[in-house]
Amino acid sequence: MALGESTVAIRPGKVLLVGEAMTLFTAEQEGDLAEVSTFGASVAGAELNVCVGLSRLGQKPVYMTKLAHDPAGDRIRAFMERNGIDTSLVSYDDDHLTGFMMKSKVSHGDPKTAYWRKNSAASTLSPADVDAVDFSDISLVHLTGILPPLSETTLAAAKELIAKARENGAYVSFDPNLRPAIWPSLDLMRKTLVELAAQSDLVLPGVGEGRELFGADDLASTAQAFIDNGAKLVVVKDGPAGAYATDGNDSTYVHGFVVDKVVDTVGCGDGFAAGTLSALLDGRTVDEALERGCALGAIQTQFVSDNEGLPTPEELEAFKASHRRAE
Ligand SMILES: O=C(O)C(=O)C[C@H](O)[C@H](O)CO
Repeated sequence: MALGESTVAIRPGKVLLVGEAMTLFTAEQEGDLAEVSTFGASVAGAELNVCVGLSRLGQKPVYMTKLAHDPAGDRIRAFMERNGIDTSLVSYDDDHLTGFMMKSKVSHGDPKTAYWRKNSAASTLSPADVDAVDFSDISLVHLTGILPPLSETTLAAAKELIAKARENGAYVSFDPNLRPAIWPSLDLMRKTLVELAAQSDLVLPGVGEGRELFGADDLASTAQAFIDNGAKLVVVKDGPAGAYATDGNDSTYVHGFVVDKVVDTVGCGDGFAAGTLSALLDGRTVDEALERGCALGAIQTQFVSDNEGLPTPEELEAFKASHRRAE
């Protein structure tokens, strides 16, 4: 069967994501973050963004993180509850603070971000937290490249998470999500992410990540590099144009959706991951998964927040019906 028409076998069960959530202050005027005078507050975090997308489309993802009992942590907790995300693996460490970040407002290009997350409560996540999880009813674990560089213990926790997921037969999906600014060195970033990608069933890179990690320079060579490294299925994001997937034998390309104006690009990759994973979990074909990924990525460009615009099934259908496809 052609790859685009095939489905991916994921056993029934819970979807687990682990990461750091932060309160996000988004500038309401363009310009230097040090000079802007008003900010809107929301909640960010790559894995949490994916949880929101999955939840809006009918899953009840479990999100493991650590917070502190402070206003940033309270905001995140309330946000999770409001968004139907399972909070049973949220724990507290009041010797640390909950992280936060700022994001600039731009009329074109990617916004600038600044982080206050060093020594945050989430950076104390450790392998012991992962070991406390019962993996027997977990169907899918989704990890990004943001958890490992937060601290030495989160690096070990990320490795433990993949090891435990594999040992227990859960499907592992991985988004490299490069954050060079928070890694101790680029060499460690490359080595770690290549190692984590090697143990993942599905990897969701962009071409830039293929270049950084393997020196690849286009969709096919990026995908092939991740396949040669050990992944079973690779989906490479091609920006607004669409997405390419291969299992090493066969490949498929799905065109994206055209939007009139991009408001904010942050969170698009997480939207893409949420759309792709939710379709695979629903038993949809690889082509349908890529299409849903592209739709959520495009929808996410229409919102300032990193996750507020993620659609319900009805909103997704309305978006698809009213937007033409890239060619
Ligand atoms: O930038 C980060 O580290 C975040 O996790 C915050 C954002 O929500 C994330 O970048 C979006 O992918």
